[in-house]
Amino acid sequence: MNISDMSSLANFRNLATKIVCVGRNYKDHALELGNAIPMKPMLFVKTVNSFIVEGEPIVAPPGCQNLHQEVELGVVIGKKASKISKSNAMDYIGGYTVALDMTARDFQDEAKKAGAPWFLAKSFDGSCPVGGFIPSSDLQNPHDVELFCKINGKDQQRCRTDVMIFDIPTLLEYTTQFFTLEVGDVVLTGTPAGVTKINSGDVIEFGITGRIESKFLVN
Ligand SMILES: O=C(O)/C=C/C(=O)CC(=O)C(=O)O
Ligand SMILES: [Mg+2]
Repeated sequence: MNISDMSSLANFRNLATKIVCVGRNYKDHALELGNAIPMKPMLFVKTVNSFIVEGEPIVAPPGCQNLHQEVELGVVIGKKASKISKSNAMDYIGGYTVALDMTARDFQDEAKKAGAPWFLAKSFDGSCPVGGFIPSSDLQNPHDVELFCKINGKDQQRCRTDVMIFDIPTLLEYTTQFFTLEVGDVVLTGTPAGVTKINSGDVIEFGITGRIESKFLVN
């Protein structure tokens, strides 16, 4: 697929081979969970089975007692990227989305204590409710948008993307030194403060102010 084929890229969920997630990329979120500010990007991965779309419910994984929402700007890759540099990293972006990095916080706390991977906490089926697609040509500056997440109509997260610790070119340069990013892959750029426990029956609305918005129900 060619990067100019934007109509195909709107189906990024069907093209993606992985979702690369950045952790602790907003200072206020790192601090709210008692973590140090990272000196370099911290990465983990979700499988494509974690994608769900509007109309599908958010479901906690078996045994989870503390499911959290994390609203995040998603970068959708438009051109295969390996070992790219910051200077031309934006050329590899086909568009943007917004997603929830659903996190079984109790599983994650257990994993952190044991020094074990976060895979179970972060990549269970349905752990990435995802919204619409904005072609890169329609969003000149992804570092100048506001992310929001409302729970049952009340603001829970609201933050501009200009306060990311590592900006998007830095994240893409760093990531692609280790992993090839394929067309349709999504890089979730981390969440701002305001993560909280999600309960059965909650309605979660999230998006980019004035651009895209999605609504999901929690089972
Ligand atoms: O270190 C922790 O306790 C938790 C970190 C995260 O879940 C990281 C993220 O996914 C994020 O910052 O978006
Ligand atoms: Mg996250």
